[in-house]
Amino acid sequence: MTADGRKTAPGPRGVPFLGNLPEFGKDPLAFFEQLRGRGDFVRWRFGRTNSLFIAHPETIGELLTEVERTFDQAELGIAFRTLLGDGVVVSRGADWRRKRSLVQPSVRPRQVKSYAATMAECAVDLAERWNDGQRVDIKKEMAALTQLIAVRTIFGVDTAADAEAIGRAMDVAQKEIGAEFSGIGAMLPDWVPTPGRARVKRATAVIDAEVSRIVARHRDGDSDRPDLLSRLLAAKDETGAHLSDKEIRDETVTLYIGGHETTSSTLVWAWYLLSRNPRVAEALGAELDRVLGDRDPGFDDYTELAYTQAVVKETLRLYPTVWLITAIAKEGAVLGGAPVPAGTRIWSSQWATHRDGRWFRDPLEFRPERWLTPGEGEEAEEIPEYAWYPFGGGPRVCLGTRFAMVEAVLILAVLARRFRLDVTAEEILPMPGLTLQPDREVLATVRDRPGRSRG
Ligand code: HEM
Repeated sequence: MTADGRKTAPGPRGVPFLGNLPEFGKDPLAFFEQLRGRGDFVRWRFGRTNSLFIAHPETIGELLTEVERTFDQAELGIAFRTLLGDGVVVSRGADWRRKRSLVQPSVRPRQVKSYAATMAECAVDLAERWNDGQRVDIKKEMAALTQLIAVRTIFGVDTAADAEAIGRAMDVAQKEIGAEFSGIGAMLPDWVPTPGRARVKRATAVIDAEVSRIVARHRDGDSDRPDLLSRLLAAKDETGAHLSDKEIRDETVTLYIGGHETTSSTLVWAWYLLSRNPRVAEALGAELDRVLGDRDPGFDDYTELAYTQAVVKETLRLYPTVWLITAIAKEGAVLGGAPVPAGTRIWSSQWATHRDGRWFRDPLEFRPERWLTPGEGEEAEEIPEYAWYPFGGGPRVCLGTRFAMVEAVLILAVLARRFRLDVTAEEILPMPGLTLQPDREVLATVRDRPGRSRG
């Protein structure tokens, strides 16, 4: 117990030098669940770093709203920084504020509306290629679909060759970043050359060349194109200055990396959960039939698709693709009414808090209804603020929240209106890397929904 009454529980006993790192490294999700079982504030050691795990929504809210003031975001690894340059995710302080305010207008709801048509079109193209009885690898299909949408909405490229060149290089870089994030690479000093870091450098060089070609084409041509890059080219800071070519490159790559795998993994988990919960799949189909009838959805249907939105929210609760947020305490940091020594690393995990029975009734059940206004005679589930925070919160809340929600809802609406996907595997486990990914390919059989074989 601290002087101010905050109860801090001791974590599991660690080993010399490494602290609790071996248990954390072996299974971080189970480790955080174990810490949550010990209390809302738990001390542990990440190597030599004194760490504090927090599990209570109120404290998570305090942390998120204080980032950029009494807490600093933890530094991202070298592979990340090589690829993202000085983009908004990597920067801090005044530099971060400037960048965030320059990028934000390009992902406002009004702009997302203009990307929605591309999202739906790409999903319809995929639907046209699927047939009853076909076997598909959902992980591959969703990754290819969200990649195409990202390349088109961010860079505005229409040719398959351009989309493929960028996509391939991004895939290589993203894989290495994920490997470094979850592996021993995270512990190595920046100057240590590893084969993975060399691969990131090579992929980054390809991306740089592609992006600079695309930027030059945009500068020469029509400035009124409906893509994110055009909006960034038009953006001005408070002094009237435009973003430099290097800044444009860093922000477009950041938006791509921030948005691609997070959204595609969310969709894979949604299909997996729908396949295991036929009652929910049926309720989803019923909403799509009622709202859309025989047509494909557009942006204007988003608000009406309340159950589809709830399916996405509930998927993000059980499988939060960003599963960990960590920050470092600065002088004057306070959590739960008690001071936190400067340098302490704070850890919170969406995985642990989203599955806490104190905030969610039957926490392991996939029940989208918990997000809807209850019907007659049903009791509303009171979900505290920050008990669900898949997009973070506070000043650094995800810039792509609206983009991601609209994209996931439209893709599900296009595909689930026509098909059911029967996932073959009994149980698929989450693998925590940069995002929470299924631990293997997710094979499924496509089944036409009765009476809905073609749109
Ligand atoms: C389901 C999909 C997504 C999830 C779960 C997600 C989650 C998050 C989270 C948790 C953060 C805050 C991280 C922190 O505080 O440490 C974040 C930041 C960010 N996200 Fe997303 N995101 C998603 C989709 C997107 C999309 C589609 C875009 C771009 C179009 C995007 C762009 C960003 C950017 C630029 C930031 C950094 C904001 C800043 O540092 O000020 N995200 N995201």
